[in-house]
Amino acid sequence: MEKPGHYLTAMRAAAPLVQNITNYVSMNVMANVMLAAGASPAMAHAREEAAEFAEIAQALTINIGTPDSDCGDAMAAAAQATGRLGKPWVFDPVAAGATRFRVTLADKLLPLKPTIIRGNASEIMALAGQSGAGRGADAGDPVAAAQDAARALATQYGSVVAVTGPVDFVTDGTQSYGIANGEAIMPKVTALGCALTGVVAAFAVDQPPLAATVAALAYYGTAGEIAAEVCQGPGSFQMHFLDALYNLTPEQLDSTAKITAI
Ligand SMILES: Nc1ncnc2c1ncn2[C@@H]1O[C@H](COP(=O)(O)OP(=O)(O)O)[C@@H](O)[C@H]1O
Ligand SMILES: Cc1ncsc1CCOP(=O)(O)O
Ligand SMILES: [Mg+2]
Repeated sequence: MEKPGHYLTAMRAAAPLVQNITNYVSMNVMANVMLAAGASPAMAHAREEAAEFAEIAQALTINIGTPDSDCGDAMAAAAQATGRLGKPWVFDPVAAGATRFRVTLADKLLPLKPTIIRGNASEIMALAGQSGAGRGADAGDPVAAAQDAARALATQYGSVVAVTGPVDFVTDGTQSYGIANGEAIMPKVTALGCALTGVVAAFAVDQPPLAATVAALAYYGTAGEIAAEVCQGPGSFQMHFLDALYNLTPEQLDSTAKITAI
């Protein structure tokens, strides 16, 4: 695995077009975050065009935060097209397990083998069939409680699984890493997890998924640390966070990243 700055440089050089089928809460936040990072986001979720759009995008994210039946069909079609073309797709299982509809939807998408799954601890536990203390989109469980679930999902679906929280955990079922970057204020701004999923997808274009995910998390957490130093609360954090994502250099990232093999 190269240092994280290597993957940030590669992502910015590629400025990849990433298709996002995401929830209505996240659309604007996610697009702004991805643009600040250096990617090119496009929200395209209509059943009539999702699979066709997947042919031109370099990566795809699928997020079940505000699902409906039409959107579920679009998600499956786009994931199939992306997988068939050998491009990466990232699954964000927002509030997985909260309702029967979300369980059914996740059961339909997981066999399509996401390249990467990124969620909080409660969501990853729910995907693996474990009951946790999640409250809707918010985590109620510590990252450590989801490590076994993450390894099991990674092995079952051939995915890299990222569990985010105070110290992120990333595994491909064999190798695992902890990333200790980030700030406690980050979950106080809605959709920063969803937006991270988009950044992970951008990093994964033409790169090994495990290394790309680890680098993306270190980058995101570092930007959070820089923004938290100068913000007054969640509102100004969001503004400073966009600036930090935009201004962070690969050299800075290499010196701030707190990545540990587990
Ligand atoms: N308590 C915390 N301390 C530091 N970083 C955190 C904390 N909670 C979440 N983060 C960071 O916030 C980002 C979003 O993760 P998370 O809040 O787990 O996602 P979600 O919004 O999907 O629940 C990640 O970069 C994660 O590392
Ligand atoms: C609040 C909310 N409700 C449905 S989706 C959503 C956004 C969740 O965003 P995140 O998982 O990044 O906190
Ligand atoms: Mg989330």
